[in-house]
Amino acid sequence: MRNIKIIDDITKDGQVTFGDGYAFVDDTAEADAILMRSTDLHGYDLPASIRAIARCGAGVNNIPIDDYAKRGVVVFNSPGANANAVKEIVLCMMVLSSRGVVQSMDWVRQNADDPDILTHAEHVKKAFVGRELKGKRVGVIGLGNVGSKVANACVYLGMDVYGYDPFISVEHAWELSRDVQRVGTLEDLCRGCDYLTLHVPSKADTVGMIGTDQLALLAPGAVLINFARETIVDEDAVDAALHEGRLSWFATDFATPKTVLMPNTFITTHSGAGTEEAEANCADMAISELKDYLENGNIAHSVNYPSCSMGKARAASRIACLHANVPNMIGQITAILAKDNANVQRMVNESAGENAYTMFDTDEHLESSTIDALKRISSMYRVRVIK
Ligand SMILES: NC(=O)c1ccc[n+]([C@@H]2O[C@H](COP(=O)([O-])OP(=O)(O)OC[C@H]3O[C@@H](n4cnc5c(N)ncnc54)[C@H](O)[C@@H]3O)[C@@H](O)[C@H]2O)c1
Ligand SMILES: O=C(O)[C@H](O)COP(=O)(O)O
Repeated sequence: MRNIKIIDDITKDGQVTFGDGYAFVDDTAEADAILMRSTDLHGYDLPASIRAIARCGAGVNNIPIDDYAKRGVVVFNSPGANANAVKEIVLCMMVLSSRGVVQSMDWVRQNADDPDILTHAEHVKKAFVGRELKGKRVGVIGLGNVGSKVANACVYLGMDVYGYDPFISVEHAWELSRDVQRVGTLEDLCRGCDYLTLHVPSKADTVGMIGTDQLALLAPGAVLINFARETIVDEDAVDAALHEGRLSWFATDFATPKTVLMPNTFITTHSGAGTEEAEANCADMAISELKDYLENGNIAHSVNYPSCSMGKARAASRIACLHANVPNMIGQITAILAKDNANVQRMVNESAGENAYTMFDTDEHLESSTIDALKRISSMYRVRVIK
């Protein structure tokens, strides 16, 4: 039996199914793996029993992934599984900030007891006249799973679309409409934009990337949309731009002590991924990642270890070694196996940044002394006997 600790509400109805051979536990110290969403794990006392964490969602700035890698804990996310949900709410924010929809609805509610409301609505409607998205310039920062979908949707809406992503993946470059014009600098992207929408992860080079200088380049009365992370924008600069009218609206998914006091804001409750479909997609992807890792040692969509697959564990034994990406690890591993006279059927070694993963199948079970010797290799973070 493998034990799973669930942190956060994974789905609205609470349904999470792993199938036979799995149990849910309350005590994390009894768990093999964690399934979670946005809880901040920095400072969390992670028990040694935990071998893997799957984050249902994209952003992993709430998880100390480098530290966990060095403790032999593989962290997964679910790339793209909630991207459509975010795309739709971003488009919604573009419309809301352009058409006076909310203000017009507010007026109707406030005048609900007016028997002549139909006539009076005709008189007042000019106050809610807005502008169309078609033909307007939109800048999209980050052209990954969400940003590429937003950019393409804006093309279909007839907007003049510009994108900035120095690290765009080949896969997302292929997905991007040829009508999305890619620019090489953040400044060129911001210049003259009527709408600016942010779709980058929160990390050292993106924290505060939208500040006074970038906002000054936007078209007068531009709209800023932040459904990425609160850290990406300099909130004081946004506040000043709103007060001075340089920004007409700020739509954000992050209710912070500062954003809630700003004028002309649409603020949601970190609800970008809040659809039944996105929750189900994220849970399905995260659960299958965890199961394949726990049962077979295979890694897909990890944010701190390389992808690696040897299919189902069918040989007598399968061992996975999580270690630093340094020279002579394979040499040391095979030397120890040779001492045990172990016959390796298949071996795979993959690396990603500072971390590496070596997995092998053997014809017979290894002696426990052999496993202990593997664990004693310097720079070895964890050795798993999967089978
Ligand atoms: N509000 C929500 O509910 C919600 C939902 C999903 C994602 N998000 C946030 O949005 C972010 C993006 O999500 P995604 O699924 O598109 O992730 P993703 O990893 O698919 O895409 C991120 C893109 O940002 C690019 N990028 C990285 N650093 C950059 C930089 N300095 N300048 C420009 N581009 C840069 C990457 O190359 C990548 O293409 C997530 O990390 C998360 O923080 C929020
Ligand atoms: O990074 C993400 O995927 C989003 O911010 C969604 O977070 P949530 O799963 O906590 O809603």
